[in-house]
Order: sequence, then C-alpha cells, then structure tokens
Amino acid sequence: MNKKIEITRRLEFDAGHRIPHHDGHCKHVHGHRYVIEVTLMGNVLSHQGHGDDGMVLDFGDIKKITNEEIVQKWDHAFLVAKEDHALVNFLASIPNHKTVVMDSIPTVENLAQTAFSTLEPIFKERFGGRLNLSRLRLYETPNCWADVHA
Ligand SMILES: Nc1nc2c(c(=O)[nH]1)N=C([C@H](O)[C@H](O)COP(=O)(O)OP(=O)(O)OP(=O)(O)O)CN2
Ligand SMILES: [Zn+2]
Repeated sequence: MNKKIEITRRLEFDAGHRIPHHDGHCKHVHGHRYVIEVTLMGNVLSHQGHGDDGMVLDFGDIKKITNEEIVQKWDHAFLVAKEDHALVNFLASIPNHKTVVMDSIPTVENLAQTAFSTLEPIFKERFGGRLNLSRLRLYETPNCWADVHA
C-alpha cells in the first residue's frame, strides 16, 4: 500500500507592502509577518538504507528551495506593485533599499500565486515529476490567508 501523501513545510518572513487603491487602512505603507506553507504530494519513498527512506521528500529540501526562491528574496523587502509609481520612485531613491517590484498589486492572493508559479516548476524539475506542489498557503496575518491549489 503506497498512497499519495501530502507533506507541508512552513516558513516565515517579514515584508512591507501597501494596496494602493484600497478603501481602508491597507493603502498605507505597512508590513506583515508572512507565513508560507508549501504542500507537496507524492508517494512515500522506499529507499532502504537511504536518508529519505519513508519520506515523500525531506522537509529540509522544501525549506532550502523555498528559502532560496522566495524567502530570501522577499524577507525584509518592500513588495511594491509596478503600477504604484510614487512608491516605486520613492523606494528607488533610497540607496541599497531591498525592493521587489511586482507585476501585480501585492495582495496575499497575488503574492501566493507568484510564489506558487515560481516554485511549481522547480519542484517538478528537481524531483523528476514524482512530486507535485499541491497547495501553497500564504498567511498575511494570523486571520487572513490565501490558498493556491494545483
Ligand atoms: N482579499 C484581500 N483583502 C485584503 C488584503 C488582501 O491581501 N487580500 N489585504 C489587506 C491588508 O493588507 C491587511 O493585510 C489585512 O488587514 P486586516 O483586514 O486589518 O487584517 P488583520 O488580521 O490585521 O485584521 P484584525 O481585524 O486586526 O484581525 C486588507 N484586505
Ligand atoms: Zn497588508
């Protein structure tokens, strides 16, 4: 019996953003402690004598890839929409500021979709298609999150 199993690794990062046309307080520059949960689906490996025996994938591999591709890029960065010209120009005027200019408004939905579409092909390519990114959850606050499903 070797059923497909989902495993999830959670990582956290801090970033600034604003939603420029928001009707409420989110139009102001502010930040969040984001939490990203990366869920992979696959079969449990039967690799007697290997470190990954009994695993879908070592949690350490999920951590390493998610860190390299998302967390290190977005942590302590300001995530700004390219259409938010005033803020893009202001951030560009600060020497060495860590700014990530996004194609879309940095809502939690859009950030989650960006993270999903960045990570999905990487997991597929590195693990020979035996795994798939089945869900990516991004929390913007403890009460607000978005899920992207494969
Ligand atoms: N669908 C979305 N709605 C909102 C988003 C979003 O990304 N997608 N973002 C915001 C704000 O940026 C903010 O992050 C959320 O603020 P708020 O609703 O105040 O959330 P809190 O958890 O801080 O609310 P509490 O009332 O303090 O629990 C707004 N909407
Ligand atoms: Zn916010």
